[in-house]
Amino acid sequence: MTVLFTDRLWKKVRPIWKAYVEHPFVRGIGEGWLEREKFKHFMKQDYVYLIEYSRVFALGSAKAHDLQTMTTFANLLHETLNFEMELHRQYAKKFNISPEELEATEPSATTIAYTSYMLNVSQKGGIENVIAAVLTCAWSYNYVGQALAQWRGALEHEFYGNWVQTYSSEAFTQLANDCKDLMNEVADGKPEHELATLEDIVVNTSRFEYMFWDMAENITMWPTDKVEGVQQN
Ligand SMILES: Cc1ncc(CO)c(N)n1
Repeated sequence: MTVLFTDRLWKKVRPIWKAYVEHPFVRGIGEGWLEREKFKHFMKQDYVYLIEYSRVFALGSAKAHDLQTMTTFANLLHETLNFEMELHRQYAKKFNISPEELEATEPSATTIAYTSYMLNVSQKGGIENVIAAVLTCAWSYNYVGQALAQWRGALEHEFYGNWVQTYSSEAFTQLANDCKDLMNEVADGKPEHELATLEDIVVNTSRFEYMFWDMAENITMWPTDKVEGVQQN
């Protein structure tokens, strides 16, 4: 029996992804005690993250070799802009942040680093790089959402319940599965050195996801913000 490429990737990233669910920020969502200020920073940063992430899906459509792949990427783009980002717009409303203000969020160092990395590997490579760049995002959020959905009261929490519901939903699971299917399809028959390159992209994006949880937990923008005399935005 042939081993799926995503099974190989899972073995590699499992320790990093398990650390997400143990991260204080994620545990705070799942157990419902996370400080709202931390979540507010996260939602604003995640919104501008998702704008750049959407561009990566658009690149996927542009680089696709067949109409089916082109359509899958167009659908992922549509769902991100209209379904996932609607969650952020709803939370922003609760924080009294307008959609315009949300969109105008200054990206943090981690947000810039992560989105620039995804856009760079996607632009310099073929469709396989685009798929590897987005795989961790969709798959790991679905993994975290499904893990938290098992926690007592997480889905029903009056504030964080919507977040857990969204990422554990059937609709989001479908998006994650679409990305996994694309990855397995494109990896099929590729030589080991090319698979190793794709694996590196998935490991690096997994590391960036951890940094993103950390950035949210610590409400950070730039490390220089704590340097005396340096002007903040
Ligand atoms: C940082 C980050 N990674 C992945 C997702 C899932 O789309 C998200 N919303 N934010």
